[in-house]
Amino acid sequence: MNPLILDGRKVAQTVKDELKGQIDELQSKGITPKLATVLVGDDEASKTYVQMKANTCHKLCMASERVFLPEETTTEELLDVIQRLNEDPEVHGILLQHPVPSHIDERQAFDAISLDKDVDGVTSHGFGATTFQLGAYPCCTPAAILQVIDYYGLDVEGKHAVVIGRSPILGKPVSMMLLNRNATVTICHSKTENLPEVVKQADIVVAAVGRPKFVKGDWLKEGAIVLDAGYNPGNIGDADYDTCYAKSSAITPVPGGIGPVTISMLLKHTVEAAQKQCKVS
Ligand SMILES: Nc1nc2c(c(=O)[nH]1)N[C@@H](CN(C=O)c1ccc(C(=O)N[C@@H](CCC(=O)O)C(=O)O)cc1)CN2
Repeated sequence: MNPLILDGRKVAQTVKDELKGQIDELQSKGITPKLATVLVGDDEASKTYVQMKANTCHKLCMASERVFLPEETTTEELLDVIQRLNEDPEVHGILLQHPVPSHIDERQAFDAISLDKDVDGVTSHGFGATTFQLGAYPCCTPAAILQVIDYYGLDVEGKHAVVIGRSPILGKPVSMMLLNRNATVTICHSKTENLPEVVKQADIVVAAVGRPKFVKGDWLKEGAIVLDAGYNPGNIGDADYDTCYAKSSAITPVPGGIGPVTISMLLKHTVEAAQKQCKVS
């Protein structure tokens, strides 16, 4: 039987439709939820992603501020920009686009974002609070994966989820979030031995490795669910779609899967941040 195609554009639209009423309510009180994005350097894909975020804000009548900093920006200069945004009462959410140039201390920069404006869930504090379910905003791609799971009513409890990748904004947080949903979670990475054999045991595979078409269909157990969080150049996912399609019971495409939901979750968190900061429930 053909797998269920998990349509991220449809899920994203549902999230955005739900936001409209909340944005209208804020605006009736003179508040426009505002997201600030910070991009350091000239990476073309990153430019596209911050543009997509600004466009989506615009479509939802939210405000956005885009800060572009040159490649040679120092960590200290970036920290000053983040501090300015932390102190700006009109900015409700801050997103520092990953990756930053290698001479910048990305962890220090992420951690400079104040927790109440960390709508991208990238601070160490946010990660800890997400892990312990203390109400922080989770990272947006992991939140998108959970949103797709919930939209389609996929069963997670007691299932074996194999997460391939351990990055701070994807593999690690999604593993904690699946664990919090009572999945049995295995985290795989570049040093994992016999990766195809580990993946073979998975009911749910999260491909978050950053390598195009890395996960092959013959690694999968028949009927596994494939959630592809890859965003490689050319809009190619981390799963080899055609071979995984043939083995899975449900699969996210790239494009049109987790990516669009990621942006809608960012805006959802920004609206929630505006509600909290302005004390509007
Ligand atoms: N600070 C962050 N940096 C990065 C994140 C993040 O969540 N926070 N994620 C990725 C890139 N990313 C958002 O920043 C992102 C990538 C891809 C998509 C997306 O919707 N892709 C589309 C295809 C692209 C297109 O339509 O042109 C899709 O999959 O359908 C959204 C967000 C790295 N950095």
